[in-house]
Amino acid sequence: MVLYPVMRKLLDKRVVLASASPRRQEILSHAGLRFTVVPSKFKENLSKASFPTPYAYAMETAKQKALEVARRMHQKDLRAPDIVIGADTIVALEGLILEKPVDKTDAYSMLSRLSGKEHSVFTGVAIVQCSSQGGGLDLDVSEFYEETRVRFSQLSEELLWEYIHSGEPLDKAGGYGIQALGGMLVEAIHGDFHNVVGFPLNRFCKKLAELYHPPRPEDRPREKQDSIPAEDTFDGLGDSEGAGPGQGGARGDRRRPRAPGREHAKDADRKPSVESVPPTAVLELIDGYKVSKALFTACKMKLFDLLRDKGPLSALDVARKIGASEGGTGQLLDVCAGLGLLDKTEGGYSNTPLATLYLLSDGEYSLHSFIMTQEEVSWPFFSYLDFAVREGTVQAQRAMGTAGEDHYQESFYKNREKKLQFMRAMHGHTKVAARQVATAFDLSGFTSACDLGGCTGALAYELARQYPGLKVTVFDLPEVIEDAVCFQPHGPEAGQVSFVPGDFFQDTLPEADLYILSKILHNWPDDKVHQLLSRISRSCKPGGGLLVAEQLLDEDKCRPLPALMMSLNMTVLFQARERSLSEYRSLLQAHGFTDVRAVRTGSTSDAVLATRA
Ligand SMILES: Cc1cn([C@H]2C[C@H](O)[C@@H](COP(=O)(O)OP(=O)(O)OP(=O)(O)O)O2)c(=O)[nH]c1=O
Repeated sequence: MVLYPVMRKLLDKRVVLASASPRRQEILSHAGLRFTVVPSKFKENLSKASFPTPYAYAMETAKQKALEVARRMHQKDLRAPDIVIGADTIVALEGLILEKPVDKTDAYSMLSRLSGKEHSVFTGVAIVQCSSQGGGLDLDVSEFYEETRVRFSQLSEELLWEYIHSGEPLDKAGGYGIQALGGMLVEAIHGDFHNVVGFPLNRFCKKLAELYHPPRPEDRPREKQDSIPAEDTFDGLGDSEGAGPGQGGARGDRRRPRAPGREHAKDADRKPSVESVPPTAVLELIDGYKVSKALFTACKMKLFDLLRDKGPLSALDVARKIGASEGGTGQLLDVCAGLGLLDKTEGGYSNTPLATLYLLSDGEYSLHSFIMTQEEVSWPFFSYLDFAVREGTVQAQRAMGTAGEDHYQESFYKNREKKLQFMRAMHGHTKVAARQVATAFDLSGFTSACDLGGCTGALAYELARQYPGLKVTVFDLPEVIEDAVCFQPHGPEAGQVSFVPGDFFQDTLPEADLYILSKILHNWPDDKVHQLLSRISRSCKPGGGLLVAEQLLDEDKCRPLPALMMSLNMTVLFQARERSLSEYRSLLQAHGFTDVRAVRTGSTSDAVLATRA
């Protein structure tokens, strides 16, 4: 009701929607807005790395879409519309920006990343008010964004491919459409539904109210056309209608695209302010260690096991059962609920599916022991990150009170319980990605494989499940092999897997068509990596394969965030690191492997396959 007068104010204005999205057209026409559609020709290729946040990128793209249309229409008619609306929708997950998939493989990679997780959908919107005076064009840009949190169910491969083959993902950010078949993938949504579909109607109406009933309209600065755009944001727009440099537009202005906020287009030279660059992202970073510690503590106290067995429970019940304070326990449980790990109802706290799948100490895909190793090992090492950075050395002495190359193994193999905890940690971390790694390539041409440092056989069993004709040897240290039996599954795949004790730096490697290095290369400094690859290269017959399972860094080494963090972890613990595909390519080529290919799984391991020349 309140908003209708605002819409009515636009009835006598020439409104243009700079978007080809049928969803945006539908949302706005249902809201009673009258407008013309002029799809933008702006190429959506701004450098994502140059933006501090995903929504900053979406807002800038929205703005450039709208500005391109405003300028093009002004050039063509010498009369720009009164208002041009641009929008851009992106999906953001763990620091990664997902736009429309380029093909079905890309859609698969996006959807499998989103599976079982919560992500954000951001739509950036730009409202450009135009006025043409004496042949010139004044542009006044207002921008905003809206965030909606969407949680996906765990998606089976079958459902995923069936959905991809429906054709729906291809023209949609993140590869899904919540308004149609994609709605079936969504477990929960927090925020404006329309925002996910491409246009945050509610915020848009509020913004219009703000613009058309402004407290001090005379305060709004206006800008002349020649201050934007930055030339490199208009690359390739040189068609006859284009408003590129030298066409009365930017006049050779070579500024980089600006890191945006909710600024006026004129503000290119203005210093960032808390309004244009809000501190949210920094505040979230500050809290990162508290979030990790809350998770570690809940796991250490086995709260998720307790709630599985006895839940739902009140804070008081939990506190009594674990012998802790009621106040502290209540706070921790509430934080876990806030993090999406627990559901809180009148009946008490209970596990969410996320906690059930990954945080129970004995679940099939349990990350509980992995989390405990983060608490017990990575946490103390990261406390000395500044020393590690300054000195460029492993801080084992400070963090663990032990020096020497083998500090990690020493700490885990010193007693059986610690060793089993470490093996469970590796097992869980490998298992959550095992199927994606095993199926990343068609490995059915191989008849024998050897997983070097294959620990509990988590990947070996999955390979055996996927390829019934494959025999897999797990080669690992004798102290690991002696307890690997604890992890043997009950299915027929157990018969395809055997265990051989040995040290891959010293002993003869078992013969195999395919060698596997899963989470091994990131453990060792470069000289050891070369030593190991050279030994494998000598054992591998021509035409044989090498499958490397590690988290791949992007070529600019700034993403994805989990790979980046794992890389830092490896540096701090071992003076080792994660690598990009081109780094793996040169490493493997240097040891006689060719045809190096990669598949990003979006999970704890990506897959790289190479062939021995
Ligand atoms: C996540 C999601 C996105 N989408 C759509 C909205 C947008 O149309 C599209 C994201 O791509 P955009 O680049 O934002 O928009 P577009 O290319 O469709 O149109 P234009 O650039 O001309 O404005 O994804 C859905 O329809 N449903 C969804 O659930």
